[in-house]
Amino acid sequence: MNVAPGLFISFEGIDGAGKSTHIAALADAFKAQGRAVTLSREPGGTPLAEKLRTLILNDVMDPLTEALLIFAARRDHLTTVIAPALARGDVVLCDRFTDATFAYQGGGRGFDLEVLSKLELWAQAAQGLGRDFVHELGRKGAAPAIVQPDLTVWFDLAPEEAAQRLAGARVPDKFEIQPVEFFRRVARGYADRMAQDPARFARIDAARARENVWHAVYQVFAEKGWLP
Ligand SMILES: Nc1ncnc2c1ncn2[C@@H]1O[C@H](COP(=O)(O)OP(=O)(O)OP(=O)(O)O)[C@@H](O)[C@H]1O
Ligand SMILES: Cc1cn([C@H]2C[C@H](O)[C@@H](COP(=O)(O)O)O2)c(=O)[nH]c1=O
Repeated sequence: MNVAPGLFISFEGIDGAGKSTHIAALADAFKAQGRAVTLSREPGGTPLAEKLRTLILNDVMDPLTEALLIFAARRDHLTTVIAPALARGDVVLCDRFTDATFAYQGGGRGFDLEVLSKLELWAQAAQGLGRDFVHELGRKGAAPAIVQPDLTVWFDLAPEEAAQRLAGARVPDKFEIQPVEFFRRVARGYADRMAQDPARFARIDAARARENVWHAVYQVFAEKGWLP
């Protein structure tokens, strides 16, 4: 049995909010404590889910098709990467997870939140993820019916500033070309998700200089006793 239980941490925010900048540094900080780290992202994280990512980020499709592909990619990611890593006792650092679906598809696109909630129940059902994984979940308390991150770090940044940070940085995908108003709705989607489960979230004011954001992020992990 692993000494420390697995930790599942997701990072969220609108495009350009600064998540990726800090995830690699957190991975190093956990490794320095002797923890095994699994770094991943959504949509993606497995060969199948990365193929779906290419479709999701580039092809025009109706909102239900988009939601179904996102949750299909998530189930594959969960069964083949996340659950086995947590069962081994790894720290899983995931660039986006289901809150992004509620924020982008629910908030940004205005897709039916009840349908998303049903898909969440199906795709993230702990049942079927293996005995080792369920045992590992149980070490942290009563095993929940669905898998959710232990902590979600939300990088909150005004859409205008995020757009400025991304300007000219890379070829924009189908989401990144959306107008500022889309990202305002995405941000409201994140705020609504946080209001529904505040204990799971840490909101970071991402408008500050990089080192100040890093300090705030690190502080969250230190306060939980996960980093010194
Ligand atoms: N605090 C900061 N101040 C100014 N620029 C920043 C800050 N943090 C990150 N950046 C820059 O902003 C851009 C976007 O950062 P990053 O790629 O980390 O965002 P992201 O949230 O991962 O975006 P995406 O989800 O779209 O990949 C990068 O060019 C990065 O160097
Ligand atoms: C998980 C997830 C992601 N998206 C969107 C959000 C971003 O625009 C892209 C992913 O790009 P990144 O550079 O890796 O951040 O996909 C979404 O719309 N719904 C989701 O569930």
